[in-house]
Amino acid sequence: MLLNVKNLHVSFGGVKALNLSAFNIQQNELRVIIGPNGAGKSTFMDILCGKTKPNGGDVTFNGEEILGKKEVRIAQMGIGRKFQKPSVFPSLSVFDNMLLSVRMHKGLLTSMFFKMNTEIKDRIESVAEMVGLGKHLELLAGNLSHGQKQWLEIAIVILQDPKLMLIDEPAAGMSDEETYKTGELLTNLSKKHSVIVIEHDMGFVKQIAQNLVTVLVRGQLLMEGSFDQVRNDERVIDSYLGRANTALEK
Ligand SMILES: Nc1ncnc2c1ncn2[C@@H]1O[C@H](COP(=O)(O)OP(=O)(O)OP(=O)(O)O)[C@@H](O)[C@H]1O
Repeated sequence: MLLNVKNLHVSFGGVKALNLSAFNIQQNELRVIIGPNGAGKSTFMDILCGKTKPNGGDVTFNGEEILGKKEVRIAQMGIGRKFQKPSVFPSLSVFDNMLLSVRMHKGLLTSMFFKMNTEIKDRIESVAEMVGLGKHLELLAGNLSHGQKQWLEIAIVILQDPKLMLIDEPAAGMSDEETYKTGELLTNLSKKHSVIVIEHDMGFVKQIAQNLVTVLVRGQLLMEGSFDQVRNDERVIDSYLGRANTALEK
C-alpha cells in the first residue's frame, strides 16, 4: 500500500470540509475522485501535499506519517501536485520552465551551483515528448494553448519523479482532442507512478478509470467502485450525477 488514510478530518469556520474515514492507494494505481462542488476533493489533495493542516487523522505514505510535515519535505518524500489553475512562467520558454522545476526540486543550495548537463537536457526533452510538447520546447509558455499549458504543468510534476501524483481537474477547459490525449498521458503515467485525479467530466472519467472511482459528498466517502458501479449507483445519481445526466451518458 503506498498511501493509507484513516479518519482524516478538517473544518473551516465550523464547517466540516473533510471527514474521510478511509482511503488507500496501491503502487501504480490510477484513482479518480469525483463529487459535487464543495465535496472536499481539493481540500483532500491540499492536505496530502501539506498545504492544509488537518484537525486530525492518520496519513501514511510509503510507511511514513506525513501529517505535520512541511510541503517541501512531503514533495521530497515523493508526492507531487498539479493544481487546477496553470501557473507556469509565461515569459520563459517551455524548456526553461522545465529546467527551473528541476533546479527548484534539487534545492536552493544545489541550485546556486547548478550546471545543466546532457543528462538533464535529455530528461527534459524526453518528458516534453511524453506530454506532447517535444516540438515546442523553444516556445514561450505564455504562447501555449490552455491545454498545452496544462501539459507543461504535468511535465513539471513528472520531472520531480514523484511516487504519487495529485492532479486536479486536468481536462477542465480542454478541447475533446486535448482531453483524450490527456487521458492517454495519465494512463501511461500510472504505469510508473500512482496517480490521483480529481475530475468532473464523466466521459473523461470513463476513459481513465482503471479500478476504483472514489465518490466524495459533503466531505465524506459516499462509495468506491468501478466506473459502472459508480455511474449506476442510486446515491451517486441522486447526490451528484443527476438523473438527466446519467440517462444522456448511457
Ligand atoms: N481555505 C479554506 N477556508 C475556508 N473554507 C474552505 C477552504 N478551503 C475549502 N473550504 C471549504 O471547504 C469545503 C470543501 O471545498 P473543496 O474546495 O475541497 O471542495 P471540492 O470538492 O474540491 O469542490 P470543487 O469541485 O468545487 O473544486 C467547501 O465548503 C469550501 O468552501
